[in-house]
Amino acid sequence: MEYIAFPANRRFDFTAIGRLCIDLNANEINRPMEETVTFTKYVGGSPANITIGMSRFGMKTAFIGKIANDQMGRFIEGYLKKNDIDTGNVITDNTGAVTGLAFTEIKSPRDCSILMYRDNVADLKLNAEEVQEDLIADSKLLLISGTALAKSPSREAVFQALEYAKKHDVVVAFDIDYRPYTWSSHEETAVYYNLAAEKCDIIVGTREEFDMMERFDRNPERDDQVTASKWFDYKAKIVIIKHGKAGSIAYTKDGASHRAKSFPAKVVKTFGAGDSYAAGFLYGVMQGWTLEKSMEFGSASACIVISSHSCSDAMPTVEQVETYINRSNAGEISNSFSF
Ligand SMILES: Nc1ncnc2c1ncn2[C@@H]1O[C@H](COP(=O)(O)OP(=O)(O)O)[C@@H](O)[C@H]1O
Ligand SMILES: O=C(O)C[C@@H](O)[C@H](O)C(=O)COP(=O)(O)O
Repeated sequence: MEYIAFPANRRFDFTAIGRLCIDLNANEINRPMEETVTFTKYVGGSPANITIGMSRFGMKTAFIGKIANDQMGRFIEGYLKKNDIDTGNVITDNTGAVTGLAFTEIKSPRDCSILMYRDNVADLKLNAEEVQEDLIADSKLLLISGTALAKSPSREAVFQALEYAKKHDVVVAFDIDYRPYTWSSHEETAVYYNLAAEKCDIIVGTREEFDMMERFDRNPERDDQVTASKWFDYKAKIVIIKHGKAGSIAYTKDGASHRAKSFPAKVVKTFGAGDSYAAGFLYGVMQGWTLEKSMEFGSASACIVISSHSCSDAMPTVEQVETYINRSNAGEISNSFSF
C-alpha cells in the first residue's frame, strides 16, 4: 500500500532546510573530552547529514540554509557541492555570525555525548525572504528539522518553507531533532514543535522527543499509539517513533503499525543513527517500497554510520546498505556491544 504520493516531474527529489555545521569528532575515543587531544573535522548538522545520505543514495538533492562567511562556511559549501547537493539556496551570512560546532565525546560505544558551540550561529540567521519558492516548487520532498525552529529569523524561514510546500503540493517530512541547549524554555519548544508538526506528512522522532512535544497533553503511559494518533487529525500520514537499539515503529493513518527491528552492529558511537535512519527510510518510501522494507533499509543504514567515525562522511550507498542487510541475514555481523 502506498501511503505517500510524491509529485512527479520535479527537478529535485529531496530538499532540506536547516543547519549546516561542523562536527569535530574525537580521534582518541573511549575517553572523556577532557583527555581528547585531536579531532577530525566533518560537515555536520542533522539535516545536512540526511541530505548527504539521500545524495549518496542517488537522489537529486538541494539545501536551504545559511553559512558563515569564513573558512568553515566555505568548507561546508565545498563538501555539499562535492556530494552533488545543489547550493543555489545556501546563503552566506554578512553579519559576522559563526559556524555551529559539535564536539563529540566518545567515552564508550554506549556513552556518547555532544558538546555544542552554538552562540551567534549563521544557520539560525536564515530569514523568510531568503527561502526560494522556486526551489521548493521544484522538489518532491521537503525535510524540516526541529532545531531550525529554535530562534527567529530561522523559525519564520521554516514556516515560510512550509507555506511554499503546501502551495506546491510538496510532501513534508519533519525530523524532530530536539537539541535542548538551543532552546530557551520547554514551553516555547513544545509550542513551536507542535505548530510545525501539524503541517507535516511524515513525522520522525525518538520516544523522548515526542515526550517533549506532549508536555501539555495527556499520555501518562507514554503510549506510542496515543502519540501517533494525534497527528492523524492534522496532516500526517506516517508517524515514526524510534527506540534506539530496540528498533522503531511506524504508525499510519489507517490505524496500522509497522515494526522494524534493529540490526547487529559493531558500534563505535551512537550519534548519527537517527540521521542515517531518516535518509534510508525516506529513500525507501520514495522508491515506493513497503514501510517495513523502508524501515529495514533505514536501520541498516544507521548501523553503517554508528560503526564508523563520522556521521556525514560515513553515509552509505544503496549497494553498501544492501550488502549490510545480506551479510546480517547470513549471520556474518555480530553485535559488538549490547545496549
Ligand atoms: N546500538 C544500536 N545498534 C543497532 N542499531 C541501532 C543502534 N542504535 C540505533 N540504531 C538504529 O538507528 C535507529 C535510530 O536510532 P535512535 O537512537 O532511535 O535515533 P537518534 O539517533 O535520533 O536518537 C534505530 O531505530 C535503530 O534502527
Ligand atoms: O546535528 C548536529 O548538529 C550534530 C550532528 O552532525 C551529529 O553528528 C549528530 O549528533 C547526529 O545525531 P543523530 O543522528 O540525531 O544521532
